[in-house]
Parts: sequence; C-alpha cells; structure tokens
Amino acid sequence: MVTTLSEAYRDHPLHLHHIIPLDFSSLRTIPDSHAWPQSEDGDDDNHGAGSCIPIIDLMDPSAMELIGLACENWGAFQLTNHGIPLSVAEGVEEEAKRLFALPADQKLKALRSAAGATGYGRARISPFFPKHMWHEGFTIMGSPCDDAKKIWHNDCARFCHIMNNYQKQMKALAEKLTHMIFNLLGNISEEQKRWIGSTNLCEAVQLNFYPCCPEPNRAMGLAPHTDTSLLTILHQSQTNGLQIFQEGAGWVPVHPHPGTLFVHTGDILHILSNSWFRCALHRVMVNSMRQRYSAAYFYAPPMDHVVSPLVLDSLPRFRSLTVKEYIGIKAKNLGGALSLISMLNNN
Ligand SMILES: C=C1C[C@]23C[C@@]1(O)CC[C@H]2[C@@]12CCC[C@@](C)(C(=O)O1)[C@H]2[C@@H]3C(=O)O
Ligand SMILES: O=C(O)CCC(=O)C(=O)O
Ligand SMILES: [Fe+2]
Repeated sequence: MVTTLSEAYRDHPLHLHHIIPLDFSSLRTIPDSHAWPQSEDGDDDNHGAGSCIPIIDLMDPSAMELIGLACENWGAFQLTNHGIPLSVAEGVEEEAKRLFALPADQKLKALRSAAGATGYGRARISPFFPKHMWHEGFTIMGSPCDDAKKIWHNDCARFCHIMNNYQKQMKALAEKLTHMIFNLLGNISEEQKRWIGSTNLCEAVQLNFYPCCPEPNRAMGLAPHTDTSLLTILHQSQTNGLQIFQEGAGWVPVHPHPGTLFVHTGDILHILSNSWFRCALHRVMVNSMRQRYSAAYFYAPPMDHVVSPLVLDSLPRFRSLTVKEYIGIKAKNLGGALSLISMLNNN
C-alpha cells in the first residue's frame, strides 16, 4: 500500500491551539500571543540592499544554466514565460480571497483535525515558535472537495475546479523544472528519475492569507522556515512581505511582479544535490494597509522514494532515507532536520 502525504502527517498530531487561527477581523491591537520581539539590530527595515533574487525567462536558451546558478547562490528564483496563463493564478487568488473573507465560524467548519493535514488552520510549523503568526492557511492534498464541501456544501464546484486546474498546471511546470534540475545534477540514472511523471508523487497546495495588521513591526506573517519539498512554486498577490535570508545580505525582499512565479528549492533537493543547491530560509512580514495572499505548490518524490545525495564529487553529506522518514524527522525537529541526517558531524 502506498502511503499518501496526508497519512504521513497522521503520526504527528498537533494540539488544537496550534491549529485554530485567531479571528483577526476585528482586532485594533495585537494580543500578546501574537507579539514577536523586535530585532535588536534593527535589521528588519533596511536589509538586502543591492541584492536581487534572479528573474529567469524559461524560454531563454540559457534558462537551465541560470536556474543552476540561482539554486546554487539563492535556493530561489523568479520565473517568467513559464507558460501558465495569468488567469489561472488570478483565479486562485480570487478564490482564496472569497474563502478567507468568510466569517470565522464558516471557515472553522473545515478546520484541520489534530492528526489531519488538509483544511483550514495555522501553519504546521506553529508549535516550534513561542508566538503565533499573523496568518491563516488552507491546505489541499489531492481533491479539495471534501474540505470545500464542509464550507460551501454543494456550491463548491468553482473552488474545486480552479484548485484542481492550478494543481495540474503547477505539476506540469514542476516536472519541467525537475527535469532541468536533474540534468544539471549530472549523470542521474533513469531509475532515479522514473518517479517524475508518476501519479503517486507528493504534492500539496497551500493557500496563505496574511490579514492587515495594526502593528506590523511586532507581528510575523510566516516564521522563518525552509520548505520540505524538492521545489515549491509560489504565486503571490501584489503585496510585499516575502523575504529570503542570504548570508551577508540578511533578509532580502522578494518584490512581486505580475505574471511571475517564485520558485524555492526545498530540503529534498538540498539532500539530492549533496548541499550544492541551497534550501533558502524564508519568512513573510505583514502590512498595516494591505492584505497578502499566496498559493504555494509543493512538489516532492513519492513517500517511499529513497532520497540520497546523487552528486558525488565529494563524500555524501547526508544519509539515505525515504521521503516519508524525512517528513517525520522534519515534523519533530523543523530546522534541525537536515543536521540530524548529516553524515558530517557523526564521528
Ligand atoms: C506538504 C506540506 C508542506 C508544508 C506542510 C504540508 O503538509 C502542507 C503545508 C506546507 C506548509 C506551508 C507553510 C509553511 C510550512 C513550513 C508549513 O508549516 O506548512 C509548509 C510545510 C513544509 O514545507 O514542510
Ligand atoms: O506567502 C508566501 O509568500 C510564502 C508562503 C510559504 O513560504 C509557504 O507556503 O511555504
Ligand atoms: Fe515556505
């Protein structure tokens, strides 16, 4: 029996207070539970000056090499000419707005269960931080209909159609990018690549909503994390907030451009590339004037696929493990997961 992504999270239940979001709709100040300490060095306002995350045209004949450089230096890039019509991402944004604008009691009908992975709730990383985030999420794995029905009963067809189409289009783009990335990794066997077009790979869509915040400098939209995926493709609404951490430059803002998708390389690609490609630490800051929405598509090999460094010009830096095992280690250790499977400090 093939384990699904949802099933992999069943062994890692969360306490309900790490699932139920605050009702942000009528707040004039931020509660202590959501007030984050302000950084002492004041790095929060003037970071990343002069640094710029690469924008890559997928139709550029050198796109593959440029993607390699971006993965190596940033673990992220912005993508234009990616072939996904603007209307597809705009449709998802509209549906996300329609969903998150509902009264709290409606959204809570689709609340993620303690051992569940899909539906409405806080970010999964919530238990690892002492304060809560200024954020609401809706997670989709496979069909969005079961959760959407809990909210809209028989009127969920438009939501489901738009989300299914988004997943389908994102999957095709993720496949294309993964083939390019595997070419960059070198002489990878057909066996190692066979999963790429398959139907049982791990994929999920996460709709994120960051409401306007009365005291944005004291709040955190999404706390610093790396994505577990091989790669994540993100559509962001035209509101700043996403930042990538770059050694030497600090937190570098990712300014949204219409029609541009943002790609993060995740932990699994970091392992496969034997640390050649980064998995960028990123976070989301909030805004007093504008709400922010994003739709992230996470793409990874099937649960039982064994992940191990494929680029072996030096000793393997990580031990081999299945995707399922890595998800389990990450669910318990978040940022410590990669060092727990490192072979460098195990002497
Ligand atoms: C497939 C997944 C990646 C994710 C956990 C999830 O099961 C669904 C939500 C994803 C998300 C989105 C917000 C940030 C993040 C770290 C989280 O808490 O939930 C990611 C997870 C991840 O990359 O591990
Ligand atoms: O909202 C964003 O821009 C980033 C979301 C994100 O990092 C995630 O869903 O993993
Ligand atoms: Fe992320």
